[in-house]
Amino acid sequence: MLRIDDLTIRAGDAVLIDALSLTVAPDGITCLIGPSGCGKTSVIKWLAGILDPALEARGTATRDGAPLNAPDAALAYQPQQDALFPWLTVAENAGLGLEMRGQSRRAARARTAPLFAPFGLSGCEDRFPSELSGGMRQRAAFLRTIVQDTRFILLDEPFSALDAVTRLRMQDWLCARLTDTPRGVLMVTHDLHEATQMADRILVMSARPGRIVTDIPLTTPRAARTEAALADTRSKLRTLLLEETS
Ligand SMILES: Nc1ncnc2c1ncn2[C@@H]1O[C@H](COP(=O)(O)OP(=O)(O)OP(=O)(O)O)[C@@H](O)[C@H]1O
Repeated sequence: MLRIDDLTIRAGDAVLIDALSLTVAPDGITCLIGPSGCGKTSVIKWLAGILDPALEARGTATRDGAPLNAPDAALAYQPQQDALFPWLTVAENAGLGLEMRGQSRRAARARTAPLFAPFGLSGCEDRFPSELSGGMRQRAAFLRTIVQDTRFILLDEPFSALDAVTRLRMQDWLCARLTDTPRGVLMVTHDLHEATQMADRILVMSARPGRIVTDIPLTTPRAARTEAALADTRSKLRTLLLEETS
């Protein structure tokens, strides 16, 4: 279990996050949604240990009951968009997270190579990111994140740059990968449809200063999440978000 208690983030006199507490289960998707600017990215960056040092953050984070000192080796962070380095090949990009964790380039290559086929990237190893479609780049970024074998993954709007069809495919694809290999995922999204299709739990943040105002478990199996089955939850979320932005 990943846990944040009483996180407050300030920018000078302005309070961005106000005594926010949340938990992330070790084997499911927890979605964090909220009005634009409420601080979703700041929470996830703080957990990842990359919050702008100009911001003042106070609060505690624990993993399995022990203090979490970010950057924590059990957490992988994937920023908004795919964030691949354009001057590296797809294989070099895919292995970068492992190299940053101390593995040699050769070991990283050996570890990532078998994953190109299941990630739909066979034959792309020596191409550059600019030669791939948006969906392929996103899969390469997921490969780089997931191959690090961390127990927890922090995803900041991972599908926001994709077109609607690729986005739906990638959502299904990621859920399937997480069913194969369960991880604890904290995912920021703006998209109610995405949150209700993918999440095991949705945490709704208030407008700035951000804190958690609602915690909604989604118990319907993903395969049974039809429009009708999700209508009430979506309507409740829409109302909450409209209230927060009014
Ligand atoms: N380095 C910074 N200095 C000052 N204010 C900042 C800084 N970084 C973020 N902010 C402010 O903190 C607030 C929260 O920003 P953050 O990006 O975390 O929100 P968000 O909910 O992820 O936004 P969005 O949904 O639009 O991506 C915003 O009002 C933003 O302007």
